[in-house]
Amino acid sequence: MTTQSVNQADRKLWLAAIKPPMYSVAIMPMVVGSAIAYAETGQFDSGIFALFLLAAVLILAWENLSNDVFDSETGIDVNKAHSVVNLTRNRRLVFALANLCLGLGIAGIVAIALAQQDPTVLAIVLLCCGLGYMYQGPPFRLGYQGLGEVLCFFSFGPLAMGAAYYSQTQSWSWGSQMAGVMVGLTTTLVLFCSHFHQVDDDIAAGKRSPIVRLGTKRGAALIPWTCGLVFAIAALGLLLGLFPIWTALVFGSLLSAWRLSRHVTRYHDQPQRVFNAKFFAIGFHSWSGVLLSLGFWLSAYGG
Ligand SMILES: C/C(=C\COP(=O)(O)OP(=O)(O)O)CCC[C@H](C)CCC[C@H](C)CCCC(C)C
Ligand SMILES: O=C(O)C1=CC(=O)c2ccccc2C1=O
Repeated sequence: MTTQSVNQADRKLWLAAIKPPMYSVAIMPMVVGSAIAYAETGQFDSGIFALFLLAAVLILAWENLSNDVFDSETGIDVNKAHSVVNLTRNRRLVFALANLCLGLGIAGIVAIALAQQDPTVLAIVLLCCGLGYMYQGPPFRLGYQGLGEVLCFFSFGPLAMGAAYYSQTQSWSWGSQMAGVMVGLTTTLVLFCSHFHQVDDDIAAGKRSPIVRLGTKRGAALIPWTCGLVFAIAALGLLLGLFPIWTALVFGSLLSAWRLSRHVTRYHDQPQRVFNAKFFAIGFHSWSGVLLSLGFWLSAYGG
């Protein structure tokens, strides 16, 4: 191998370890929640929005770095070349970096709480961090029991969306909670799809992921139904008048839902082909989130 191709391989591994596309799961509740706040109340504070966005990204960086640290203790990541711990061979450094990200992220949320003289957003974000810790940290490691999807749904769905909406309005709304259920489901699909290619390593490490429990075929069959549920909630929101008509734009993400369902249905039992299923799920998550936000923003201008 030439030095150039070694550098390229290293770059690829580092990109896979840092997982830039994954950060859309932290950004989306902020974008959708703030768009709904603006559409429903006309309020939008760009400073709070930017600070919350940065804090959410830092908190997700903590979650991912500490995931590599905790997984290095159970042995589940022995074959994962793109684990940051395996790449650096320095678990303490990665753990310190993770905690620095968490500290900075929480500091951002404390700044929001102080500016608003209201601890509500801080309390919700701390709860999300607690759920994030329980997913992977000792003694809980609830992800190993197949409970990660439940934690993921609440953290990135109703809780994160509630916090984002509240940070802009200091109030709650049914519309934002309904959208929170949609974003929670699409984010949970990302986590669910990340397990298909890891069944052997998960079984060896004693991790009973939903795919280990259900099998890849039954797991794959759930995906179109979950996508369908997301669109059914959108239709209900429109029917109930909680979502303005422009939010029908979200049906433009049907194509990405279809591509995700087709990919996993075809390749569920072929690890070397299904390994990228979570990026198909990120596609659906991003398209549905962006189109839903656009619908809310447009409704604020177009009525
Ligand atoms: C780290 C996560 C998944 C990776 O899991 P796994 O170990 O299977 O992956 P590898 O194969 O790559 O090792 C995500 C876990 C999500 C968790 C259940 C909930 C996290 C909550 C966040 C910390 C909260 C963010 C709040 C913010 C948006 C306000
Ligand atoms: O690395 C992963 O597989 C994931 C990382 C991550 O931060 C995340 C967040 C929310 C849902 C799923 C996932 C992952 O799958």
